[in-house]
Amino acid sequence: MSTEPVLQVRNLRAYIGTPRGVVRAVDDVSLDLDRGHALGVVGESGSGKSVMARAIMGLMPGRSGCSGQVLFEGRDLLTLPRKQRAEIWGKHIAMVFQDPGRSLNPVVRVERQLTEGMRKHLGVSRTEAHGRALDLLQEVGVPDPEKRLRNYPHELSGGMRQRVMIATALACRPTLLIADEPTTALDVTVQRQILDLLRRVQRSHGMSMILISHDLAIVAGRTDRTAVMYAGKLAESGATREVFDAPRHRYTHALLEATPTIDHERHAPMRLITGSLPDPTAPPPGCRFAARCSHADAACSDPGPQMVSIGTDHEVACLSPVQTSTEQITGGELVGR
Ligand SMILES: Nc1ncnc2c1ncn2[C@@H]1O[C@H](COP(=O)(O)OP(=O)(O)OP(=O)(O)O)[C@@H](O)[C@H]1O
Repeated sequence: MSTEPVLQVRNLRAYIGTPRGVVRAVDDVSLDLDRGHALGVVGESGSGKSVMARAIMGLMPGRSGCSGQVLFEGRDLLTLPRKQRAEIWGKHIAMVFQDPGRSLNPVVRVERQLTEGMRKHLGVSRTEAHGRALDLLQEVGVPDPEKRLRNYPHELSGGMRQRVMIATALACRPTLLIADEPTTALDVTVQRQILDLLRRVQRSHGMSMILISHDLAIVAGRTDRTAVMYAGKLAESGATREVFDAPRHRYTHALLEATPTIDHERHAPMRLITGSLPDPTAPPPGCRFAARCSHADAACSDPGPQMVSIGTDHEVACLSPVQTSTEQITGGELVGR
């Protein structure tokens, strides 16, 4: 099996034309996702996470412009002919949204929603598709699957609909699953069950996954790597444990301090990040977090930081990164600065 990352995003820009100007929703983002790995994408509301997911899927609205590369198994989804892209979306890349209403058709029974993709993309018979649909519902924890197959979406609870949506996304055994705030509409207990289910199936299917959330607690423990977005740019990325245990970007650090659900002595007491995201139609030059950062100086805006390696499997775009305890003791130099 190839060791090349399953997804390589290179200098991705997604700009959206609006009456008040061009929103630079995603601005020069590069990242890799390895085969069989889960990547968490976190950041405040409005930081560009969903637009990035939509740009990767080729689901951007008409007036927006995307540039850069989105290499899925080596093929650039931004330039691939429409027919080939459609084949990849249905079969190899699937998406789970916050709201099952966006991907489940209210007037179509669960069985047809689950089997349509399999029959179209995998060419399986009606009987085989029925058997697979039963297995899938069982796998995602839907009780009495034979009965549920005959239901319409509105006859199921919110949690069950979300499970059916996950089963539908898994139906063609995709290589990559993109889950955008998949549990926001659900109560906390069901949220946890669905998130744990996603991580379990991601591992058991050997699938790659992008899990998007504004809540760091959701991606902690359920992803291998984490990328932190701020105002359309990546602030930091690395192994999830490292990003959470030793955040280096001032924004990541502040986000962790503002996240009460992560039980971490070092980050207590909880503090709010004052200020707000910059205007996305006219972002400041250099570091976009500078106006809210107590460590910022003139160099942060002129020309500002690039993503640099700051340790094994850890990158940060900050000119004044949080020091690790070893650096504080030895006065250690940062790699790449
Ligand atoms: N269809 C659209 N038209 C105009 N602007 C948009 C559109 N979709 C997103 N934006 C803008 O793009 C920027 C990034 O939005 P995006 O939805 O990606 O943020 P997010 O990090 O996913 O936030 P949330 O967690 O609230 O979904 C924001 O400034 C948003 O207002």
